[in-house]
Amino acid sequence: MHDLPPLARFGGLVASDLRDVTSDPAALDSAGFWAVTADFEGGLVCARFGDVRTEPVPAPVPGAWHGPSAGDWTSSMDRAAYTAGVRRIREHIAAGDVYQANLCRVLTAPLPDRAGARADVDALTALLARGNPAPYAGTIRLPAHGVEIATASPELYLRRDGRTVESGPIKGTGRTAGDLLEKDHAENVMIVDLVRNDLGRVAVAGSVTVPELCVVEPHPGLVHLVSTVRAALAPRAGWAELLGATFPPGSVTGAPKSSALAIIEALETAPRGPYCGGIGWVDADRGTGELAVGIRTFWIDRALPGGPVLRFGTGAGITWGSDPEREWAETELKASRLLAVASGTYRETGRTAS
Ligand SMILES: C=C(O[C@@H]1C=C(C(=O)O)C=C[C@H]1O)C(=O)O
Repeated sequence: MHDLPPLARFGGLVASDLRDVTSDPAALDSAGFWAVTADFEGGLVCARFGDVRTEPVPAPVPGAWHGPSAGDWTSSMDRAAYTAGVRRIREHIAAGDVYQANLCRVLTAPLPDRAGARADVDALTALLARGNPAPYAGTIRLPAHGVEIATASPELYLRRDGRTVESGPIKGTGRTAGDLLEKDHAENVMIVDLVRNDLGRVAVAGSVTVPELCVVEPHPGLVHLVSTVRAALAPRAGWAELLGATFPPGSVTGAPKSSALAIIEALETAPRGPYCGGIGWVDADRGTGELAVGIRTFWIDRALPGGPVLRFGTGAGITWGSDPEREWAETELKASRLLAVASGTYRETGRTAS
């Protein structure tokens, strides 16, 4: 609903009282508390809020969120198109163009009549907080700026504390730890190398370290391999340089990044938007900030003549060792529980009702 007040929520923080909105990343090194969303395609919205409080995510209000029906989701690529894309990426790998590329699809469903006009991503965040808790969960609600996002991201893109910067690339997904193959470790290490290189471009020489490599982390309904890359930011570098050196995040592009981006552009049929971008907050007064990789993320698009839609992206890292059907199944696994929460068919029993 367009008259819902601007709001941002990140874990236990809630921000209100919108002051400024800018697309200039240098603002993040000025003053104040900023909510930040960077589209995969490069659009940046930084919103400064005057009031920031610690407040747990409120309990869902029954009836506050009317999601799409479970059967109404359509995918930008169906199974045949997706598996063909995986085969095409393997050809690129054989040709030496790339050694990993992340292939993604965007799911879309109309928001129900009337309820769509009133849809509030913060009400969805309340459901996600119960149905799919995530370390980088958040809401950014700025309808007048075309930003209505609810994320349940498990993945750290950038954390900054003064001059220390960290990234937490995820690569390797299974239902259980027993599903993880050697291939998942290889995938993770490729991306860790890429992130080391990206951070190295704006880091004090020799300061880039990997304190954790391929740690198995449980998340709702699945496990991931997670690594940590840490660096000391060079004295000349701020948020603008950091984003310039590292965006889009390596885990959702591939390696080498420039070749992976060209392949993604050729194969994917829908813009990723906030999905696979960066979503989070920056406290410019304290020199701190935390941006998630915008995966496991819903957003409302009101720009279509047919009425508002809810979108959600899902994808997987493709390497030479990829089996097309397995990669499709991985994208289904990443989406199923979250779609059930958004459609109201997820029950606390851990099962979906349909
Ligand atoms: C693209 C997604 O996930 C990315 C791909 C992963 C993988 O291939 O294992 C894991 C986490 C993300 O970096 C997604 O969740 O949509």
